[in-house]
Amino acid sequence: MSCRIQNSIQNSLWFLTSSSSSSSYSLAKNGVNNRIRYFPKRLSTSKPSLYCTTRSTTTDSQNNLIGSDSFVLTTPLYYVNAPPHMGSAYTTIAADAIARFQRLMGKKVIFVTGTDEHGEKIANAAADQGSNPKTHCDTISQAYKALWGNLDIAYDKFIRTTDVKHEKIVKEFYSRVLANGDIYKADYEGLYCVNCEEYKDADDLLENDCCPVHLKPCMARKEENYFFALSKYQKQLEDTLAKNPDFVKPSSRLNEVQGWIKSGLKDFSISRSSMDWGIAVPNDPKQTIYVWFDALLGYVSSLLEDDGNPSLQNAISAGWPASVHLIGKDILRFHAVYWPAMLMSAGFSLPKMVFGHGFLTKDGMKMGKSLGNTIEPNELVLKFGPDAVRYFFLREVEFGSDGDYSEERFINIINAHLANTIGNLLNRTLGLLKKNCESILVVDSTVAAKGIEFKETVEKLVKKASVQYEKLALSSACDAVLEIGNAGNVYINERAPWSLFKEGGAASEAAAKDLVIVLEAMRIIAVALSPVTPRLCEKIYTQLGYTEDEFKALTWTETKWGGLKGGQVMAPPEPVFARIETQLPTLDGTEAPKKTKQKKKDKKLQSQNMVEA
Ligand SMILES: Nc1ncnc2c1ncn2[C@@H]1O[C@H](COP(=O)(O)OP(=O)(O)OP(=O)(O)O)[C@@H](O)[C@H]1O
Repeated sequence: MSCRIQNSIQNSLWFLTSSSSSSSYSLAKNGVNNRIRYFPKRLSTSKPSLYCTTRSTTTDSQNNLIGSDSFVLTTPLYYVNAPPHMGSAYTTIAADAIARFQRLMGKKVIFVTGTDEHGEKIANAAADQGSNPKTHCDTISQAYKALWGNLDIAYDKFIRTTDVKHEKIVKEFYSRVLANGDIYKADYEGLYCVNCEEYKDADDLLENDCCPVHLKPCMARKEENYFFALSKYQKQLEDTLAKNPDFVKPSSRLNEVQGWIKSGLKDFSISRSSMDWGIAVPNDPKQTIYVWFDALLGYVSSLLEDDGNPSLQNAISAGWPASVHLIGKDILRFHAVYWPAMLMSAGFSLPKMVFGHGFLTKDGMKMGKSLGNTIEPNELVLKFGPDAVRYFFLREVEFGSDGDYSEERFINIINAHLANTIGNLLNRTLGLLKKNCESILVVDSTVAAKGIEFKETVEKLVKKASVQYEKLALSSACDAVLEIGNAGNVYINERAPWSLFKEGGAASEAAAKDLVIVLEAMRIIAVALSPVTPRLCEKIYTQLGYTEDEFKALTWTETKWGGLKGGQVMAPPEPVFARIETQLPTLDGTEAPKKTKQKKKDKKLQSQNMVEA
């Protein structure tokens, strides 16, 4: 298994020059071998007076410090135990599409991503690589940034939990929770999964105390730790979820969270005495802060300006609370139970929504770094381009459910939707316009579409797309936009402008209007699909005679019918999306073209284009 991870690291870092030096940190060994059930035993309590300066947090008294035109969206801060894989990319692509949509809606978006760099799992990963944790974190964190570049991820903030400003925020937050009387010292005994960085309930484990996610045995541990009084917030959490069911989405995940809370919340350990790769507990340097208590605060520290004073109040004022935490369902408990309770204790507002999406799976198992059963996203981008990767995963995996990857399906979907339905429609329409109208629109698109039903269809579909984007139903949003392309193909095939042009006179004038109508629909597709496939949409837009700057300045209002004007000159037609040609190796080792159903469909399209020409 470790060999597989090692390979995966090497594969994923082929584009980086990694520098590693030998380890200079220590990891205290734990000699507890017996199977022991979890129980925190209170040794001492500290109850200093509450000094919170903000209002206490309930759903009714949300201390919203930012205006309604703001939208703060976060991905998980990814563990740097290994380079990113398609699962990490999935959440980030989804977040990027949502952020781009909200920007189009005129929101002031802060899109936060980053890396979680402390804890035993990272220290172990660095040691396995013969590296020290800092060097290891620098290398892997850079691999995340490089992948986000390759996937056209336009984040606003990238936080690393080893950043100095983050450490300051964590310590201040810890002191605030301590001052509220919610931290105490106690003995801890339990079974620990290093890969989850979590003590596990023995009842939740597989045979031989194996973690059900990582399939590795948990280790028995006994430590004196600091605890967070989670149980104190049971009622407040129950009330918050009851009053605000949108706090956890989709609703199946809300049920799960309500079930956990109902079964009784136990205080949890928020420090480690056996691990020095972490942030020291204020006033007790022998202990480091538990990696989850530390990492969740990255959502707050990321909001700080680079040159400002790194105080909690400054971070909160810069954008808290988050509008949406986008996460995989594996880390739901941390985000929907621990994190809100921590915020309640510190007196800060809760995020408005935690959305827990499903897993990309391989052979039914969650694809993950620890299991090493991952797909390499850089390779997919290299082979198929960022738009294809973004579109496939957002369109194919219903947001919230699990989904499997198959290359054949990938190629079929991308060729059918992006190359044929959208790319080919644009290309053939511009070809006809060039041949018959010297690439100039004869009339405004509003005039051309008077009394035409197709215009209403487009308007309905674009409205549907915006509703689906708002609901984070990204697959349905893609479908709505694709439907515009399908309707456009039906319209042009029924109208057959290539024949009308041959008739001349009024028929020819009608044909020229038909082209304006279809191109206006293409313009609307370019705006509406731009959150998902930004490069393709920019190409479409520039083919329609606009500049790159005009594309960058677009807002969702430009999905309104009527953008294209008479006299506007279109660029010469050029394919905006190349079909993926698949090659299968033959027995003699040469490559042979693969025949798919899609290929036959494409042949049909080609002959259609010949008729039009
Ligand atoms: N298979 C997956 N499908 C969808 N999202 C995933 C998948 N794997 C990771 N993610 C995303 O990454 C987050 C977890 O980040 P983490 O860095 O722990 O990755 P991981 O690969 O799951 O690590 P590990 O295998 O070591 O547990 C998830 O909550 C989710 O946002």
